[in-house]
Amino acid sequence: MGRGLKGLVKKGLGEMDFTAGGGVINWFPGHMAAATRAIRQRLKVSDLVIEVRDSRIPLSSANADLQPQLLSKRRVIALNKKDLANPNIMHKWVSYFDSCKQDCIHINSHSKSSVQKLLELVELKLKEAISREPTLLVMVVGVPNVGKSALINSIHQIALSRYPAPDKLKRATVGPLPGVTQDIAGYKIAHQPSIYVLDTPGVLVPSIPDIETGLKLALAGSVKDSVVGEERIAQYLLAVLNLRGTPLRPPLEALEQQENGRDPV
Ligand SMILES: Nc1nc2c(ncn2[C@@H]2O[C@H](COP(=O)(O)OP(=O)(O)OP(=O)(O)O)[C@@H](O)[C@H]2O)c(=O)[nH]1
Repeated sequence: MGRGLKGLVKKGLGEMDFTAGGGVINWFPGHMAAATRAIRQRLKVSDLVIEVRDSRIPLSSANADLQPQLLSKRRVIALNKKDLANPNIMHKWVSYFDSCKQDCIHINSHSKSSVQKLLELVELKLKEAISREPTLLVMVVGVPNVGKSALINSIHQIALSRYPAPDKLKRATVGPLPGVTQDIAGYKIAHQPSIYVLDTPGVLVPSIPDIETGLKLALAGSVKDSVVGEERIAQYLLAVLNLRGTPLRPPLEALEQQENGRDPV
């Protein structure tokens, strides 16, 4: 985000007295604490993590609390919803993650070919482990609404097309795993060795670090609008659109063309 927008947001939102504690949003639905604990346990036994983030907000859609643990794992960051992201900016994020020595790939979870490319990267990263281990676990993690279920569904479709019936794998249960009491549901995407992809619920951090991150997460649908406030979201969105010069209505010329019975060009 440009400096201008940062200033605008600060000016506009700084006066809003967002929280007494300096802008930190303290918000955490109870079920997420339990889910986060379960994810931490499962991360210990996973061989690779696909961390799904939103292509439009690749930093704000990271779960900061899980980052230390994720950093110590084989990880691929899947920047999802690339069809909604600005194509002129996407390559900059790839360069950014490259400079952090972090594998990342932009995907559209609804596109099988896009998800296929992600799986190729996953299998490449697992290459060394593949020769040693009989079973490998790949976990999909991410904040709410980034598209984990959509991704898992596409993975399932790809898995089904890889296996001839009746070896097609339905939703499989893997476990119990050490230290994990619940079974883990997942899909098998390969055998010899068996590779299972495991789904997890979307979890966020107990405290969203600042108002702007909260606003971005709300706009991306990862937190409820009411957490940050509808009015603030509208103001922020308008500030972003104004600053970028995004037209809120079609240019006059296009309207005139439509009136004359022609498609706007
Ligand atoms: N345009 C677009 N929409 C997507 C994509 N992936 C997911 N979606 C949509 O985003 C919304 C949320 O997707 P889900 O797969 O339910 O997200 P989730 O991460 O599983 O959400 P939680 O279960 O809340 O953690 C749905 O409306 C999906 O159709 C994508 O690549 N592009």
